Amino acid sequence: MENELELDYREQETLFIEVILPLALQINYTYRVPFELNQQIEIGKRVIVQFGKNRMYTSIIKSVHNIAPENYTAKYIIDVIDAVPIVPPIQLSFWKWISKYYLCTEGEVMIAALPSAFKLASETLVIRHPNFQLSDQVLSEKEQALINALGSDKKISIEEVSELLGQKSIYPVITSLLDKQAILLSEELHDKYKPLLKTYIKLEEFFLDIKNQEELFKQLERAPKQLDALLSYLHLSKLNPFVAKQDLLEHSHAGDAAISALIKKEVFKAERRKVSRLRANDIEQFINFELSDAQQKAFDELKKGFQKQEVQLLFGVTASGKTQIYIKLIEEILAQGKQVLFLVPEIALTTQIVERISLFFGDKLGVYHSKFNDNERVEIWNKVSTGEYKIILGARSSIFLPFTDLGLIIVDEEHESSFKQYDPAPRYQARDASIFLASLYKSKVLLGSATPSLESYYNARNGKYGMVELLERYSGTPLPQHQIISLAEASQKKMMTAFFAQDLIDKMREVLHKKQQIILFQNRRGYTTILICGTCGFTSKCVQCDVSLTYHKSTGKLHCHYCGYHQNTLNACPACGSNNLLQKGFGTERIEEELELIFPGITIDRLDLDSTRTKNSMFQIINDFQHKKTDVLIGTQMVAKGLDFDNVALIGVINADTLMNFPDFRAFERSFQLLTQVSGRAGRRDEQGEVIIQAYDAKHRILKQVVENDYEAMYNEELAERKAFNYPPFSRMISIDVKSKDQVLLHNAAKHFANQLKHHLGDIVLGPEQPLISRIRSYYIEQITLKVKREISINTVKEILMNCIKEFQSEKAFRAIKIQIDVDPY
Ligand SMILES: Nc1ncnc2c1ncn2[C@@H]1O[C@H](COP(=O)(O)OP(=O)(O)OP(=O)(O)O)[C@@H](O)[C@H]1O
Ligand SMILES: [Zn+2]
Repeated sequence: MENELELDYREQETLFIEVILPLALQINYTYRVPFELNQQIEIGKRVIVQFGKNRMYTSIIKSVHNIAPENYTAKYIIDVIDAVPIVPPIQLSFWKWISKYYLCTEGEVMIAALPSAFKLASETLVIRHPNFQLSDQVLSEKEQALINALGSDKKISIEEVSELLGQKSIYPVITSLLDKQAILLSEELHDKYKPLLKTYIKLEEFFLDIKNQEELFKQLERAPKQLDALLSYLHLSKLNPFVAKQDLLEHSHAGDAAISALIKKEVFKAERRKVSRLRANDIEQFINFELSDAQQKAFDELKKGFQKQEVQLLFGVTASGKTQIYIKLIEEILAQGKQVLFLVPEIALTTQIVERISLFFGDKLGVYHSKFNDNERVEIWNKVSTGEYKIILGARSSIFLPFTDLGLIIVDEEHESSFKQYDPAPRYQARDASIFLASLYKSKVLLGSATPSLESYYNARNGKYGMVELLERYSGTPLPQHQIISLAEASQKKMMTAFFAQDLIDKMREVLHKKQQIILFQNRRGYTTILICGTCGFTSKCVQCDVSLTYHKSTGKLHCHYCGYHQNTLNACPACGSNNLLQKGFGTERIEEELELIFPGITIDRLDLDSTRTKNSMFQIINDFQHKKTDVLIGTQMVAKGLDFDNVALIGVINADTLMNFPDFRAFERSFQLLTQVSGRAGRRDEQGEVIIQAYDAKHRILKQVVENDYEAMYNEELAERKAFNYPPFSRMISIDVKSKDQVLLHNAAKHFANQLKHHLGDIVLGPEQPLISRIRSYYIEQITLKVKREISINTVKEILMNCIKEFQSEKAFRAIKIQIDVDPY
């Protein structure tokens, strides 16, 4: 530990503290502590400091010492906010590691790690909480003054508040008012996410008694609608005593008024509850389950493995029941009194897995989601830190929570690319970082997937991780059968209707006839991909990015998928005036439209970024599909992510070529993973499912490997390629984006910088090159890549890189050039 002093500082001792500010600063600053605050100083607490001319920031105490800084006079801190540290020492070490490994500042890590309420600064705006009643709470004099100053709807910055009240140290007051829910930070006002609540009806206890029920029937003889409501309730409540009011209305002729009357008479009780997708008998199955023999064997092997190695890979085919194994493991860790972090891809958080885990563990479980508002995030933070929450289920940023005693980290769907944060810094990979985090807490890591990332499998093969395989589905049903359809052949034989080969249409008809469900996968959203002029070849591009615009029928506009820019669609080519505009490529929206023409009357839903933009719509779409209100679900890769439906008989992949042709060294690995995962949504219960993949390149080896479910073959061929071209895991990559709005300046700067790097690092430096998309949000981009062989010390390379950047940025001509580093950029 850097802190060599005793905790109990003497009152007259001269203390200095090094703090982390929520800014991208290259160094940490040192402040002096006024004597009267000496006793309150502790690493991990927040203090208020002045930085720059007049700005105040909340910062975190990183270390305490007696040495004055050499080249500046330390300012005094203004106040200490916390009574106890909010960031534990282990997390501070973790921040430091992240900043070193991913080449960013500790301030940037702090910004990613802490909820906004912990990062108050002069410019933070506060507002009175709309629900706050003065009579609710006892307020101190200062608090009262602040509330008065805020009035009913004024937004005031913290700086203005402190001017108003004529005192510098306003932060403790703000913090206390936040705790009392008397004020809000104004950014929270656009309330981000609320669980969907629905009204449920339940019979009052008294009428569960048959005698009382008979009496009630008599009473209701003259109120036929109420009687109808009651009878329908009794029928519907066989599965679950809570019946959704909506269902009751749909299944009876009672109407709203009759139900209200029964509530008034205290026959029914109405309750607003979180909507559950599960039926009562499913719930039963989730709570009281036993592991199958194969699962039990995997579970035992994992436990044995953990005695030897900290990291274990659970390689279990789709629908093998990995979730059940996680649950049993979590139980054991909780029994040891330790905490568990359960990492899932962002998108999975709104789906079934949360429901299942929370059913099992109840209020020991906290869910941490970027869509939650700040109040909720603070609440979770505090409950993790007191140990009230034993399990945290969350997306990547939950690795920063203040765990007290972490025993196990589970990374579900460990191959998912959403564990990586691409922008802004810290550009970290939560799966990789969690392995370091586990070493700090001396805890275990379980990586789970049906299609492991090449790196993880490589590490398992080389003995760095342990590995346990689970090769059968829980239901015992074999994995789905695949059929590949050559689009080239089908078009030649004129066996296509719109985007569908005749075989796929026939199969769909058969499945629909049997009242089973279908998922169609197309990895592009929108209507057409691009609009191209058939006369001069013009395509319309985004004004800020080097990207073609996508036509969306729902808005009637052309959209940029990178920056959100949109414009009206074109009737004529702006370059040559021709009306001969052609549509090239196609997205989910277009497929939906064509499918409606082929199968009129069926119910179709779409699961993609566009259809799930509004609150809770994703929940609704998945819910409807699960309850068989939808026949066909069309989606982008969202449909591949861990969803568990029981009636899906057929998966159709509309066009596999776009996946495999993606210009990236991981394209084949990703295609294999995505196609296997999508396929895995079929036939998860009693009946074997079927998968039809349409592709022009129908003989592609990846398709063959998907069909044969041959991960091993994919792995061996990919690994050989990676070795031949020196890609990870045989090398480490660092990618450096050089950016400017001035294209000519950028070009010179990037060349200059690359030469400078080559001078120090030689031929591990590649580029500069134009990336696939060479302009985003008006910034031109050139890319330099470092490919560092495993034998070379990556730390030395990083050090040299940082020195080169310093040197480069000290040159006047290049001041305005932005440099962005991404370590392990995949
Ligand atoms: N031991 C068990 N008892 C009862 N039901 C089980 C058991 N194991 C698995 N199941 C059920 O089998 C289905 C598949 O399990 P689960 O969703 O955990 O698979 P998975 O391995 O996570 O698959 P994927 O990788 O495709 O997401 C689920 O509906 C689950 O409830
Ligand atoms: Zn754009």
